[in-house]
Amino acid sequence: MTNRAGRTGTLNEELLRKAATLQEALPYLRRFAGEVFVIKYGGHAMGDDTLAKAFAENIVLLKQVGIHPVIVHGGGPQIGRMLERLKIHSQFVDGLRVTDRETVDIVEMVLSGSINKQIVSAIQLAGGMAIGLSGKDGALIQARKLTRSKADPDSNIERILDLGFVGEPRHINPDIFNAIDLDAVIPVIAPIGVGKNGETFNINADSAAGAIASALGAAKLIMLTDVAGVLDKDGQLLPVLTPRDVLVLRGEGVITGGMIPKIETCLDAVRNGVGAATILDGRVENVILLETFTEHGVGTMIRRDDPADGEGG
Ligand SMILES: Nc1ncnc2c1ncn2[C@@H]1O[C@H](COP(=O)(O)OP(=O)(O)O)[C@@H](O)[C@H]1O
Ligand SMILES: CC(=O)N[C@@H](CCC(=O)OP(=O)(O)O)C(=O)O
Repeated sequence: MTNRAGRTGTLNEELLRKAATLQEALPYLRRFAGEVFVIKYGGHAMGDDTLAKAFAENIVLLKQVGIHPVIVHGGGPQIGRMLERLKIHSQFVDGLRVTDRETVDIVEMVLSGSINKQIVSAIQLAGGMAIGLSGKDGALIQARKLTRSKADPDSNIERILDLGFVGEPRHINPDIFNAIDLDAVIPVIAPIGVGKNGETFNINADSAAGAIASALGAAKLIMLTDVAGVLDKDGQLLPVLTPRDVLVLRGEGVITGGMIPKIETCLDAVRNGVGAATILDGRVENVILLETFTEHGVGTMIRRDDPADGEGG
């Protein structure tokens, strides 16, 4: 007998596995229909054209099964390359780019200009309807200047570090989401904030995604990056982390650089009522589908201290 897949014999193992996968997905399809997922698409996860296409197709699939994906994107490496071409040097403090006036213009151009529109185009090509926004549009991401303090290693005195035009979300204005039809549209948001006097702020994309997830009461905050998740000192994946675990890992110097704002954001999000926050490897094709529709998920899930109340899906 030849089945419709053109194979002879009884249904082969591959087809049976596919059926089992679809069956496994069913409870999640029911559970997440109508829910908002905020997906942070990091600059390192953007990779090549094949990955970008798979990302867009995953997002459109989520939409087609009734989930409302909201994309917040980064673009750190792309900003870095543009600054290099322009011979502008930038340095980082705790994973945040110190941003002077000249740099903030480049950041805005790269994020709201080229990267935002590339993602919009990829989603359109995959059959979705995407609208590109910056945090300035509809005053979506209202921001204030972010300051950091660091203890001087010699004197142990706390010193305030000026990061320039680096902002933190002060308020997410949901008006724009009410003005667009979220049932039809997939918003793609660049992490640019607007200050009280109309100033432009460079916001870490993780923080922007977390604030938007909290404001929308998202069921999931998914962070796509370029590692399997949070790794321990031996490079092994840590599947679940609580605030206590994070404190220990930071103290041991295991969590550094760009992972710091990512983890802090995930912790804030689950404390603010987001169902689950996960850090995933965006270099793996279909990782969003694996995380959403399989029993064990992938990557690292961040949850609140009490094991009874932080668990997501
Ligand atoms: N404990 C850790 N586990 C995994 N990655 C870590 C850890 N500590 C620091 N990192 C670094 O964090 C990076 C991810 O942050 P970042 O470069 O800002 O990514 P993105 O551009 O996706 O936001 C990893 O590539 C890795 O170099
Ligand atoms: C303040 C700050 O650091 N802003 C980031 C914004 C982009 C970003 O966060 O991109 P990734 O998610 O790809 O790292 C920057 O200038 O690189």
